[in-house]
Amino acid sequence: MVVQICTSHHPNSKMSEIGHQQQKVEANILVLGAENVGKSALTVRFLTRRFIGEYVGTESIYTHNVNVDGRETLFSIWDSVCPQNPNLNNCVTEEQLRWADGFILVYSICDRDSFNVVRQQLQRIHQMKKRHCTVPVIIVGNKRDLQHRREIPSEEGRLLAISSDCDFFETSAAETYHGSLVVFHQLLESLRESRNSNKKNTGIKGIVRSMSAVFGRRRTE
Ligand SMILES: Nc1nc2c(ncn2[C@@H]2O[C@H](COP(=O)(O)OP(=O)(O)OP(=O)(O)O)[C@@H](O)[C@H]2O)c(=O)[nH]1
Repeated sequence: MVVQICTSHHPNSKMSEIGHQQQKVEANILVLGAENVGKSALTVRFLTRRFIGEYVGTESIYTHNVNVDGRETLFSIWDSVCPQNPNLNNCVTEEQLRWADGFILVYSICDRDSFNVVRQQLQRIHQMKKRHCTVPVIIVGNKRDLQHRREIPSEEGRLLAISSDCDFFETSAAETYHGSLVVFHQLLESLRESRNSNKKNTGIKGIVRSMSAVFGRRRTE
């Protein structure tokens, strides 16, 4: 396993050929969310299987080579830092949006404000990403071990995810490794699906498909 902090951002990643048969999968994943929700804890859990109680609150990009379902996969994970007063214009930067192939939006189940930050970040992602591209997003309610301090019912998180066409998980980075593993692997799976469907929708076939969608719809109006 390679875990390393990069000093520069990766260029836009996609898929690269290794040999004739297998493709190496590359995934740029941006971890977003308010301060103190466990973004670093979740990321470091996935990378090292460990929970380290305190993290330096700096922005980092980690690279992680791992075999997933028999395919070599290079994760680049950008553990972001939320601005002090997040608003729709600064909660996700254009650089981040350009860089990322997929997003993990983390809130703490004990912090209503952090849930509102996730809403804003979600809105910003949907606003900025091109409409014809499907971008995988996972919403994560972290700190599930702190049930007695819960402010966001699971249903509310799930509802936000359903209404935004995202996946949803609740985790406790403090308690288990498995939760973080499932989150990152699910995002990878969604990324593969969205790349396949984006590929199908480009080129001449995509144009024909879009035109028939438009004209088909008109005929029924
Ligand atoms: N009880 C509990 N505490 C957690 C969990 N995840 C993280 N923490 C704690 O929450 C605090 C913040 O965790 P971080 O991972 O630094 O959160 P962050 O979102 O990266 O914070 P910033 O770097 O400030 O943006 C730390 O004290 C962690 O030990 C969890 O699942 N349960």
